[in-house]
Amino acid sequence: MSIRRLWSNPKTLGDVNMVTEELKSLYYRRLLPIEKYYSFHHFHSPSYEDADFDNKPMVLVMGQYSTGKTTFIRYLIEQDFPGSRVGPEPTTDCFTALMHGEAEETTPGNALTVDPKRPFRNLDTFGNSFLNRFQCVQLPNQLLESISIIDTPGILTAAKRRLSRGYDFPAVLRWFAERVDRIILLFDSNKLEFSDELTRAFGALFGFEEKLRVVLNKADAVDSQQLMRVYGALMWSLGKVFRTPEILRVYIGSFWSEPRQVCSHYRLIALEEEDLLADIRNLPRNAAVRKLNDLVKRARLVRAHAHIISHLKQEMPTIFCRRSKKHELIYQLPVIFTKIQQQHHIPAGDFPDCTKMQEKLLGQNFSKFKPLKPSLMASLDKLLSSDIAKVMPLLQQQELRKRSLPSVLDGELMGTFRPEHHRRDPFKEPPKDDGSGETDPDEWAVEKHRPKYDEIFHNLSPRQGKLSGAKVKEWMLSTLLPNSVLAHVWRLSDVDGDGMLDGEEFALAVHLIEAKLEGHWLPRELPPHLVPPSKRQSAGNSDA
Ligand SMILES: Nc1ncnc2c1ncn2[C@@H]1O[C@H](COP(=O)(O)OP(=O)(O)OP(=O)(O)O)[C@@H](O)[C@H]1O
Ligand SMILES: [Ca+2]
Repeated sequence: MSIRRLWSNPKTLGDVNMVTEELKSLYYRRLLPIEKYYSFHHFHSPSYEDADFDNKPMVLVMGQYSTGKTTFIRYLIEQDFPGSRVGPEPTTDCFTALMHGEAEETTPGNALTVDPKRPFRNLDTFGNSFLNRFQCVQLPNQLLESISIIDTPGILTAAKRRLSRGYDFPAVLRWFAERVDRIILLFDSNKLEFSDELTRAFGALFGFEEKLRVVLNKADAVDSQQLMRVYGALMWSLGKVFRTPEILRVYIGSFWSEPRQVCSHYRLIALEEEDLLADIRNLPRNAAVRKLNDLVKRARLVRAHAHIISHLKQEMPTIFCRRSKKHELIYQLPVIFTKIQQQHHIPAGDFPDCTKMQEKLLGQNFSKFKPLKPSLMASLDKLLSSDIAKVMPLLQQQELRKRSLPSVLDGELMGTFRPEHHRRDPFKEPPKDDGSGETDPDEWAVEKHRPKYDEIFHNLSPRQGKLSGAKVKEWMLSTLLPNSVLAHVWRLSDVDGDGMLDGEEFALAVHLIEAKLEGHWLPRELPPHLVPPSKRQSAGNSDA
């Protein structure tokens, strides 16, 4: 049975749903009424909807312009996508949600906000100038079957930015940061800059640091000394911006499917890359925990918010001097925050950003605010103290059960679902020696360059007409292509899955590598015309 079948097994999906259904019901029953009562949505973030709980894990890719965001996504999904442009100047000016779909289809932002099945409904609060810069691209892609990816416009330096974006860019980022499972923040090793807009964008990530993975990209383009220097500078700058810089994980890499440049930290790059891919691979497994965490975080903010609003209400005079009192209260907000924290034993970390709250309060009519409603607050306390605790066993059961499942993306990032191939992958473990099978050439796309390929094959001294996985791997690595691409080539060319390549299979491998180096994307499955003639019967492809 394929890994894909295992994953979509209704029983395992049922477990996932049990936790999400419970979280959903807790949100609608306990939290949403309080959010509405204290106008939480005006101040902080729109309400959650079904789709926010049901959607697949999402990865948000962000960073300065030209740091390689779009290239990174292409590398992950191993294909190009409609509307993606890559280049040295700012190229992406849109938020693009990449999701799985049977047919390729692009949906503009305005249409997305009216689709209840998509998790983007309440993005309409950011206005038309944002919606015109937002789209969803659906693709048949195996990685996208398990996760969705959001490409974002590059963050500009002041010099590059002639026009303002026309929408609240940091607020949009925050909306996504709140809902995604992973935030990948890219930096370019060649030019590390911290622009104003970048620093402001970081503000959007406060409170979500644990979702953040920082990538120092294009690390093969600099020498080790410069890499050290850039790494140090990056850590220092991040430390100034984030309150908890020690939990930030910075990966050094060069995330594209092109050959790497030779450098003394080449091996480090390969290791770091595998770490990050493993992290992304685990997202579906951790999605329920993430949703639970975010719900708790939101509930705590709602509690602080309810106390703030009701306190302001209480302080307002009923008839006279309302205007001046309002301004006085706004001015004193930091003091009020401290007071509430002490009075109600609420940690300071649960409170919103004070300056932002002051700005938001300016436009509000305080006399319309609601007083503290004990029944609502009791319900909220119940949510935080006992309801959430009751979800934990469900979650643990689910975790236990899932541990016996193969990691859903195993091999997916590598381009295949066939576990028997995965096992023999020379990039994972060296295969055993074994030999059988003969060649029978026919009309074949690879045939015309056969002499050149055969020469390489014989120079690698095959045994009984075959090359072992280890030998092929060694040769392949000399192309400097990333391991994930080479693993993909290996799987396509070891047609009979015996962990070795015969002359034909090897020729096919070289052919695929050449195509890759010429800038083509590798096919997911081997098309019939590329199947070596001697393998056609056994593979069930008898057409030429
Ligand atoms: N790992 C890498 N090594 C070297 N060059 C790279 C790497 N990744 C991307 N590039 C190059 O960097 C440039 C910018 O890439 P890309 O357009 O993907 O960046 P981006 O962050 O999406 O940019 P924008 O913010 O403009 O959308 C391109 O010329 C691309 O070929
Ligand atoms: Ca881009």
